Amino acid sequence: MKLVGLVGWRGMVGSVLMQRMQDEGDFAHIEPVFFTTSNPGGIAPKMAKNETKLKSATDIAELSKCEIIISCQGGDYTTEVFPKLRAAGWNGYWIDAASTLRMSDDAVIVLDPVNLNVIKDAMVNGVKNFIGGNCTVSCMLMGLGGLFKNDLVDWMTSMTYQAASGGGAQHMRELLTQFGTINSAVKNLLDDPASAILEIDRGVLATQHGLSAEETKQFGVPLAGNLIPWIDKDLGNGQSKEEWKGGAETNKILGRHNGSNVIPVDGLCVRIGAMRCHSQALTIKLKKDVPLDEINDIIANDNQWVKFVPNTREASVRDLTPAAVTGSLTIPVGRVRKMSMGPEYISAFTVGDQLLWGAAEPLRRMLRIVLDK
Ligand SMILES: NC(=O)C1=CN([C@@H]2O[C@H](COP(=O)(O)OP(=O)(O)OC[C@H]3O[C@@H](n4cnc5c(N)ncnc54)[C@H](OP(=O)(O)O)[C@@H]3O)[C@@H](O)[C@H]2O)C=CC1
Ligand SMILES: N[C@@H](CC(=O)OP(=O)(O)O)C(=O)O
Repeated sequence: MKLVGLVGWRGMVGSVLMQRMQDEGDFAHIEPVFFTTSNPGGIAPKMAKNETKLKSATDIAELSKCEIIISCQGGDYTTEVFPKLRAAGWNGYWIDAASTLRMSDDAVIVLDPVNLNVIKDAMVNGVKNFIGGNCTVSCMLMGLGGLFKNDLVDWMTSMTYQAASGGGAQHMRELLTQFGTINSAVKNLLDDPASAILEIDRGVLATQHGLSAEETKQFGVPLAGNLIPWIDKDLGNGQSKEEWKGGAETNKILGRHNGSNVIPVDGLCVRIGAMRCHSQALTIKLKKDVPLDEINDIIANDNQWVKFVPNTREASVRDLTPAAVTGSLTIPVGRVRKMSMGPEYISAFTVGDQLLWGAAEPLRRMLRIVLDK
């Protein structure tokens, strides 16, 4: 059995990955070795077999014994350890959730229901670095992949509604703390059916403006009852790094990043007060006028996880929400209709659990692809 090193297994993404690996019986096919940056010598989790102690995640010699390493530890860890491992002559498979290596020429962004051909070609050509994509991009392509595979997309805009979890566990906690503080501030008024709504509203606003530095440490401003129209770094050209990833990573996943066949994908990325599902409203300019029924079929039949949601009020409010999707691998796509700009313009709305298809699941599936090769 192949020795598989697991780094970052107890973090938020890592925990979701461990759960999925257990659910799918992946541990039956590997000899896991658990690494840590904080607790070498500690007890490994129950999935450990022969190696029951945690090893240091910076011990290059120990890491080098593994044929495959999966890291959910973060970009700083990858930046520090990955070059040392390769410099030491390690030639194993590196499977990583962090964005650090995504755009490297010797790395493939993995999303096998969309780009298995790109992954397989790369493996034949000796590529050993397989990196999970940006969560927003992966969730979008899981939903709309069919239109890209049929070469129907001329360009696309993606307007996102991204959950707190995209920032990490502390961001999710901060959102809930803010909701609690705001609720407490107006609870007496809320409990009184005769109170004036505008008085409650004033109380909410005053509380949002008065949140302490501790209560806004992660997001910098209130997110509860609010939104934040900027995610990740400022690239200095008006675009955020999250928005740049939409175009760059989509094309790289599709194997289109090298030439004139790049599909323009751009939009505005917005943080909202959802917990762990990213949603996005898409405007797609098709290369030709395709009947709506055909478009619906192409989307619905692309992969087993897409759930086509009829464009009705009832189905949309029931199935196309973060609360409906959280914890599931299903990617609903709905609100598909022709727009008033012309017959080639369609709208769509999709939701995805950003810790599953957005982070852990593509890594888990890449492990199985390497094991099955
Ligand atoms: N958050 C997200 O939505 C997404 C994240 N990613 C990427 O995945 C990587 C990891 O992200 P994420 O899982 O959010 O990071 P976390 O902060 O949850 O975990 C990272 C590491 O922090 C250490 N740690 C310290 N204190 C704790 C604690 N109380 N509980 C658990 N772990 C703790 C652990 O390392 P140790 O055991 O060594 O101490 C853990 O492996 C990042 O590169 C990120 O870019 C990718 C897609 C989405
Ligand atoms: N940037 C994403 C989360 C994330 O981790 O993205 P990436 O894997 O591209 O760094 C968000 O904030 O929602």
